[in-house]
Amino acid sequence: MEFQKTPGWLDWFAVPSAPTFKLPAGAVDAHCHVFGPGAEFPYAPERKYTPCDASKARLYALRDHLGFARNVVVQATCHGADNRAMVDALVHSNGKARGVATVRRTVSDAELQQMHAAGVRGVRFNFVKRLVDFTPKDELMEIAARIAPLGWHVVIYFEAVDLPELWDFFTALPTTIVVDHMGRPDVSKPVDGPEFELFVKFMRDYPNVWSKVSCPERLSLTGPKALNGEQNAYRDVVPFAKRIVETFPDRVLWGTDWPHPNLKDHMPDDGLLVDFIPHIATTPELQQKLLVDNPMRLYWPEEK
Ligand SMILES: O=C(O)c1cc(C(=O)O)oc(=O)c1
Repeated sequence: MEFQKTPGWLDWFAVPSAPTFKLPAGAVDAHCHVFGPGAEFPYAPERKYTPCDASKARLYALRDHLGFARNVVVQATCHGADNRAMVDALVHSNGKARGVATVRRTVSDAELQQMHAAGVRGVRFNFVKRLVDFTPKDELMEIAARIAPLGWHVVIYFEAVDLPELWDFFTALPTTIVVDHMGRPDVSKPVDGPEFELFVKFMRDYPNVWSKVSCPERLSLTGPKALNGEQNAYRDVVPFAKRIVETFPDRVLWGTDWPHPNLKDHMPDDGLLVDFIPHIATTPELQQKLLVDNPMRLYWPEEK
């Protein structure tokens, strides 16, 4: 099948630099995606965007280039609840990738078991309106109850303004919860203002809540962009991510978000994105937890 990319689509950065920051041994890129290829794994009819292809081979080449040891491949919304591309990436990773799926309530127990065997360890619930149609909360709660006995967790993606209305649902979930991209704070607001304080309270009051401190390239309003050797990219995001890393050092994850779906302004150099990490995790101890110990505990607990 032939797919036409969404107009204005930005493809991933073809020649990422080698990072200056040396990742600790065993570092995990805990948030990245594969797209298709569409000819092999068609994009879902209900998708809100049509991406460029971004294959598992490209993802694993980037892993090696940047110095990561492993990946967590998160189901992208352009594939809906058809997890074949993501699962195919896992089963061809030599055990170096685990995954997060999207499922409907119609998923069978046998399908969940097959995904578990392939390396899936979580499901993703998405509340970002430009990415997905609404799924009723009772369906999501039913799914959460079904995946909990497998030891899986729930990944949630939402925007900061929506946290108050989603609070009761999130805090009723029976599993570990992992928030994508810090719940998308508006970084033009103060880091100690009411909106981000609510997110900090969410993590403080609920010890089962983790956060990915990823996607400065999405959240930044002032840049500078991670391009052309820039070592001080996305400065306005640093106070937010640094606060979460330092307050909850044992419940944070980091990922590239490659191939960076839906960026409109620029496509970052992934090597320079890695160079952002020591600005938010400023000591070797914090870096070890963020990049190795925490993702290993969540995704490869049998190896700890
Ligand atoms: O902000 C986004 O556009 C975005 C989209 C997706 C997806 O389509 O799955 O995943 C992400 O992590 C971020």
